[in-house]
Amino acid sequence: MPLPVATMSNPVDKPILVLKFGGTSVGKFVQNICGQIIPDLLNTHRVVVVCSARSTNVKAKGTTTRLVRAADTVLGTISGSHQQIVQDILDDHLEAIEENIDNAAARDSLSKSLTDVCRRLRVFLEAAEVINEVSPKSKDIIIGTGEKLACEYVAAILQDKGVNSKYVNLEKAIDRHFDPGHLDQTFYDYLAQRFADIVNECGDSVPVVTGYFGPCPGSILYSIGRGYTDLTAALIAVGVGAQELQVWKEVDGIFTADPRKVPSARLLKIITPEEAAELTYYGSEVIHPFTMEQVIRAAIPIRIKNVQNPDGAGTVIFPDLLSRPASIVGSGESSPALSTPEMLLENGYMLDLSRRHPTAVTIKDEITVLNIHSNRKSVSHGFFARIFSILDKYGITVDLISTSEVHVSMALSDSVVERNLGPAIQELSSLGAVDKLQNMAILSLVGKQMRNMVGIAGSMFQTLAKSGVNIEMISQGASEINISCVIDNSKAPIALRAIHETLLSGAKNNLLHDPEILKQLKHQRMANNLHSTMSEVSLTALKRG
Ligand SMILES: Nc1ncnc2c1ncn2[C@@H]1O[C@H](COP(=O)(O)OP(=O)(O)O)[C@@H](O)[C@H]1O
Ligand SMILES: N[C@@H](CC(=O)OP(=O)(O)O)C(=O)O
Repeated sequence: MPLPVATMSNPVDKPILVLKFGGTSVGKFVQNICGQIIPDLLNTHRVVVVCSARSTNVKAKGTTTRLVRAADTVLGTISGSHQQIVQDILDDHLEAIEENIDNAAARDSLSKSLTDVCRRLRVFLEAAEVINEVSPKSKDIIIGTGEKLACEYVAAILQDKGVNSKYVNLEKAIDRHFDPGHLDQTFYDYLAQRFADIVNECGDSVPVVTGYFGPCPGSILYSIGRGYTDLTAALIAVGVGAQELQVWKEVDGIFTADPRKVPSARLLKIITPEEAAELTYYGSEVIHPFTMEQVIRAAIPIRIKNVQNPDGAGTVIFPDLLSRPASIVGSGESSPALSTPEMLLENGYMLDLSRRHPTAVTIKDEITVLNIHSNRKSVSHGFFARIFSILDKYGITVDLISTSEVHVSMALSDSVVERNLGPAIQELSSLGAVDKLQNMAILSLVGKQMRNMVGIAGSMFQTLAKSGVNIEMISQGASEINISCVIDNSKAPIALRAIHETLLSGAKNNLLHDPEILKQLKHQRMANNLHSTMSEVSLTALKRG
């Protein structure tokens, strides 16, 4: 049987959309992606597809997580066989190929190719075992296999459905040396240009690009972290000057709370990049926080969409140009009229993008709290300096901190490896008494210019008190868009629902019904009209003159 013939190609003269598909979407909804979403968009746009490694259930059980485990078994830090893990990953992909590709020759060729990718990974893992070493670079290479398998698979399914497509592997994209200690904007600008050059070579085929972009200086896993595919897609969007970056997921967009935990959560039509980043940092992993800065610099909107509901408008993370210095706004061609004054007001934003009510609430589980009570053998500034140098030594990052002169409370996330925490606590004990509380959660209320919402902290803590939720630690101030507190993990669901019910109910968020604000809008419009009329008058006068 001959290989499938493509009848649909990527138009070269249409506006560009960069489409990023998350691991669970590729794992569960590849038919929607390749049979409906991409072919439909090709009627109106040139598309670039970026995929993450497959997850057939949840991300925590997906290919990348399994590859991280394979790397850990090499050093014996966890039990298990890396050879078995790779075999399981391959079996999953082979099964998916059988299910999703009609053409027998295409199935056969792809199965052989993916088997070979896994064979090479096995050899790599065996070699790492012999030398008993998995460097950060080796770990990058191991996890990168997930995106290679997923993208070759998606490109083949598209081709099977008659879409001219090309698998693009970015693992060797970086061809210059960068100092790992200084991954600044120059590095990201370079990547955007490199990725665009590679993608542009695809001509009228749809590029299916690996979200993994090779061993990046300082390691992709440690410098950028899980979820790096969003950043790759963002950089491609910047490099090719996309009209929009669409991040396709299993949810309709960003909600006022995780819709799996709070069924009454509302879909947000628009959200500022800062709020979206804050939600991600504090448990609502909708989009990688580094993504925002890159696309927003180029004035490209990000739209979160649902693979199961392609007609839904999703959530737009709009280029918050009003509050940014003009110097960082680039040349990307943004979608028209994303943030009209009416749209801002309707969604709870004032015209200067401040808010009167919070935007969303989020929970970060599996938190450990360390309380350190100084033994007063050093003055306060020395005390803090010693704490942070010990944390740095053991690679421990702090999610939240609250201090007095002789007391520090810190919330640490589950990314802190248990084996590092023990020795770190031992060293911290030389500074004073240390106690450790486990099974805690961080609850964060997020909203632009939250600091200015009078009484909001009071309402938040009163609501928690009424629901019988004890507060272990409070933090506000450092970030103007977040009030956070630490509570017991077991109380997280009650707390989340109570806060949502009290502080995020829909009606009061729509400022279009507020007569005072409408009056302000009218005045502003009149002033703008006057201003543009005056400009026209002076322009005409200038032309005449
Ligand atoms: N505020 C929120 N809005 C939307 N989704 C949220 C929010 N907080 C947490 N989530 C969760 O984030 C997940 C993101 O979507 P998913 O498609 O599973 O991710 P991925 O693209 O990484 O595979 C969803 O499972 C959803 O339950
Ligand atoms: N596969 C990687 C990168 C990624 O972006 O994942 P996702 O798009 O599924 O969040 C990870 O699991 O971290």
